[in-house]
Amino acid sequence: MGLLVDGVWQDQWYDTKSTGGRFVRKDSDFRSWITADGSAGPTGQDGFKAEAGRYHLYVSLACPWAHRALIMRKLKGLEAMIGVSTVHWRMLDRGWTFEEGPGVIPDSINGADFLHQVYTAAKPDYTGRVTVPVLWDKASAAIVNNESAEIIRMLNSAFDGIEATPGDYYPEDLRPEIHALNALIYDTVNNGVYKAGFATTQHAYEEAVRPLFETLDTLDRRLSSRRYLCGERMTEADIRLFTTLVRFDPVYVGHFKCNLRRIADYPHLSGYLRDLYQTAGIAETVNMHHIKAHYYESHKTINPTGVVPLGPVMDLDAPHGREGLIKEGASE
Ligand SMILES: N[C@@H](CCC(=O)N[C@@H](CS)C(=O)NCC(=O)O)C(=O)O
Repeated sequence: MGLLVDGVWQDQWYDTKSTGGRFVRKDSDFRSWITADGSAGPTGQDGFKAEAGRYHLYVSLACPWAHRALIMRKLKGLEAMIGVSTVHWRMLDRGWTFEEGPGVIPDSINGADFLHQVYTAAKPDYTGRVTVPVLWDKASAAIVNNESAEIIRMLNSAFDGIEATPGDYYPEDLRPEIHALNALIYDTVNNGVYKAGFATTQHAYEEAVRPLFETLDTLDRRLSSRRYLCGERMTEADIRLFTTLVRFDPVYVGHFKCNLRRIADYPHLSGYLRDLYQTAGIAETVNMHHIKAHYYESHKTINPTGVVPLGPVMDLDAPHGREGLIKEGASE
């Protein structure tokens, strides 16, 4: 674990001393957009035109943020248009690497051994964290964007005019609801598990865990009458929640101490997790080996031995029984 300072790699764990033991996530740095016509998007100065074969995604199969991008790429049928490189699951003093291993796809674009070399290829004096996902533009040798929330939104629609699979996961009429869900779920669940796991004081830990389970309780009730978070249509809010839920019982319960309840204990959230997992294309994006081995082998401050637990036994292919919930629920 480390970061780049003026383009030079430095090995450093997250600093929580100055924030009362709290893990505070930094904003992503590259914030431009791919758009249908190449006009600038909502953030960043440059617009990048949607073209088949022009872009490349750097991901980790372990990472819930990168996983969002992989799912959207799959659902929108963009595999042939946007290539992928997959880092090794173990992230230690050199950060993400392309060391050989099952499921690792080397960097065919920049020939990097370490992901930080991709960042310095785009910006030689870059200062900041070296995170996945990274959306790379081969035409200008630039990083378009390294913020998953924005990457999935551009993949949702930018390629629609050049034969992406139809499907809108950010429909206009549901946007206010999607924004509200995203805000709550990002803070208390997606990032909440990290705040709990990386906390270095009891107070900071409890401050993250309580709201996390309050939100899960609320979502479980909500999903008792709705197939998806916004009703009968799957949206980006579901994709964003899914990548945390699928890691919850195998990793966050034990490794991050998010153990008041398991997803398996929630009647509706557990069925919802299986329903999303069984949605065409999604299971292929889930690699449990990368997921478990990454967290347990990489975070030596939390798990110094690097021993990876064998359990839990999970059957994500078991029937979910949610087909009947096709009409929007009347109330929570
Ligand atoms: N806000 C970013 C967060 C990405 C992120 O933090 N990715 C993690 C992996 S799960 C990472 O690469 N961490 C490396 C580091 O922080 O040095 C996003 O959603 O894209």
